[in-house]
Formats: sequence, C-alpha cells, structure tokens
Amino acid sequence: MADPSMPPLPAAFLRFLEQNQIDAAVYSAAHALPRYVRLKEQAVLELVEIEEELGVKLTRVAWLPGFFSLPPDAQIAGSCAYQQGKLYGIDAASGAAVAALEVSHCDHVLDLCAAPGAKLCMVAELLGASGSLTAVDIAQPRLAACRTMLQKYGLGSRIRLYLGDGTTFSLLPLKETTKLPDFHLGAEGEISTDSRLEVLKYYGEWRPGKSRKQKRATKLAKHLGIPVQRGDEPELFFYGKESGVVGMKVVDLPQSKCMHSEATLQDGYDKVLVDAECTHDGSLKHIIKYEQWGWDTFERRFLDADRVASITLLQLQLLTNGFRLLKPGGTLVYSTCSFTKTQNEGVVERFLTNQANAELKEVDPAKHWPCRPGDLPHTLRFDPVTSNTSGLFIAKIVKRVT
Ligand SMILES: C[S@@+](CC[C@H](N)C(=O)[O-])C[C@H]1O[C@@H](n2cnc3c(N)ncnc32)[C@H](O)[C@@H]1O
Repeated sequence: MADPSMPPLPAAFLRFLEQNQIDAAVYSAAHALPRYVRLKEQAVLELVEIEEELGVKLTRVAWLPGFFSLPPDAQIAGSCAYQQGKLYGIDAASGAAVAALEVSHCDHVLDLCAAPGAKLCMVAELLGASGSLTAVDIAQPRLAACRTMLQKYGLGSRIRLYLGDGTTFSLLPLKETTKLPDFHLGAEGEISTDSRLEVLKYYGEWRPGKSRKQKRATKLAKHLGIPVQRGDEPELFFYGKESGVVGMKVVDLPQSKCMHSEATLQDGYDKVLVDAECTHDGSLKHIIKYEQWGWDTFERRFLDADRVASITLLQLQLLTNGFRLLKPGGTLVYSTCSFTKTQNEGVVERFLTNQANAELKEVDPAKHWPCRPGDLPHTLRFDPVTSNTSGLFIAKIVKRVT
C-alpha cells in the first residue's frame, strides 16, 4: 500500500525506474523503515541505560550481531550515548556488506570508497587490536567527516586514511609490527626533539605541504571556478598510532611499497571493500533527503544518461583496482546502494569476463539474512520490502590461488 506521507516521485525518476525495471512500490515503505544503530561491544552491556536515555526501545537485530533497530522517528544525535560514541547509525544492509567480508583478527583490510565511514567504523571494530586498515576516498570534505567519525568513536588507531583515487590507488598494507619512534614524546604527545619535520608524530593527521606556486595556482583556479586538479599521488589525511606510519620519515611516505613496484601478490590485502559510488536510488535515506533538497539536484547528479554510463565505468575501474590489490585467497566485497542491474550484476559480469582468477562465492552467514538472491550466483539484494532495510547489492569475490 502506498505510504501517504511519501510525496509522489517526479517523472524523471519514475522514467529512470521504468528503464531499469525497478518497481516504484519499493519506495512506499521509505518513511516507515526503522533506523538502525550499531552499539560498540562495551555499550551493549549498558543497553537498559541507553534505552532509558533515548526513551525508546532498541530491538536487537537477530540476524546481525551488535545491531539494533529503533522507530523511524527516534532522535539519537542529542543523547549522551551518541555523543560519547557508544553507538553509531548504520543501516543493517550496510552492516551485512561488512559482515560478508568476514573480517578476522590480523587481517589487512582496504576500504576503497570509505567516506563518510559507517562501514569503515564497523571494520575497525571487527579488527580490534590487530591487523591494519587502509581507507581511501576522493572527496576531501567527506573524508574529513570520516576522520571525525573515527575520532569520535575511538576507532582510528590502526587506520591510514588517504585522499586519493581508488581506481589508481597502489599502496600496500604496512604489515610490519609498529615500532615506536625513537624519540621522546612531550605531555601532549608532541615530539620533543628537532625530528618534528622529519618523522611523523605520534597520533594525528598529516597534510603534505604545498609550494607557494601550487598554492597560488589553486587560489586562482578556485577564483575562476575551474575544478582544481589533484596530483596522482594519494595524500595521507589521517593516521592512527598503530597504523605503521608512526616513526616513518615523511620523505619515505610516498615510497612505501606500491603494487606496481617490487611487491609480490602476497603483499596484497586480505580483504577489500569496494562500496562503490552509484546513483543512490536504493538509499531510502538519500531519496527522502531529495524531497527536501529538490529533485532537480538528484536528476542533475544521477539521472543524466552520460552520468549513469560514467558511473558504471568508474565502478568497474574501482572493482578492478580493488581486486588487483587483493592477495591470492583474499576476499573482496563489491556493494552499491543502487537497485539497477547495470551498476550491480552488470558491473560484476563485465569484471568477471576479464579476470580468470576471480570467483563469485557464497556469503556464508547470508543463509540467515532477510534478503533475496541477485541475478548472478551467490549475489544478494536487500530492499525495504524483503529486508526492512535500505537497498543494497552485495557480491563476494575471491581471488583464486593459482
Ligand atoms: C557509497 S559512498 C561510500 C559509503 C561508505 N562506504 C560508508 O559506508 O560510509 C561512495 C564513496 O565513493 C567515493 N568515490 C567516488 N569516486 C571515487 C574514486 N574514484 N576513488 C575513491 N573514492 C571515490 C565518494 O566520494 C563516496 O564517498
């Protein structure tokens, strides 16, 4: 039955749905979908107090550990539990994408489209005090939001966060045990010797310096409204104290082992998440927001035919590069919040025709998940009607050991 609180969808969007054989009825549940949160392990023990503070019941999601659902209109942002980082908002379907990676302790994990970072936070939690986490995103403001999330939830200690292009990113995990730097730290964690300029300090962020000429060119480009070209090198945006970066010389940073240099395949990541940029048509949260932001923005950003074609190419490139950085025997999860086949099964199919050592695999825990199969073997689809979640496509791909 249509949701009376959902205004009619605009004609261009309805056309898009028709072209992609998506049933518009799936949007009728948008306003009634529950909110989902993930409680950090310690916070689960404080469930009763948190419920009292929020004034709502948190219902455990039986099929996904650590997840709870709340009524759609529940407000959490003002609560102490939220502000103290005990819980964070993440849709259960997004949680399923992370769960499909089956992160184990000691894994070296790459998140190639990481911002704003809900899935990244969950990966960081699952890793705990082992392994490493490398995250990349091309959008600086979104990456800043990601850093804020990691800091707020105290989950950034093993992370290297890069501003860069996931289609060309080449840095491998730093697998060596972190050696504490050979210098004394001041009370605030600052380096108390002259090595400040040479060695990355204990905990925090690093921004590469720009030459005066570069700064002038950037300022002029901004003034003229010309998009600023970034260099090809990824920029380290934030790093944690156990990320392997501490104590490295700044000059050595760009040279840390790259896939295209002397590295072997074994140096690759154990797990790679490619939660690719997409048209967002399955993200009910986004769709509701466009009711306020204006549908013309949505049309301009996502529904233009050229834009859709370029997005599928970007998705294929992200998937291909993520797979290149995966070690043999490793697992990659490709996900999007689009309902379209072209951005999901279509991209995966094109990818598989070029990759003899890639294999679609069953997501073991999915036997108990409220989702339906996609059009390729072992792929999964979440949607509001079947799953009571936002829309998500998930494919698990393993790199064969040859
Ligand atoms: C679906 S969102 C990722 C959501 C994120 N995984 C999370 O759970 O919060 C897709 C992201 O891809 C980023 N992106 C787009 N093109 C990219 C590229 N070429 N390389 C890396 N990231 C890219 C966008 O900036 C956006 O943040």
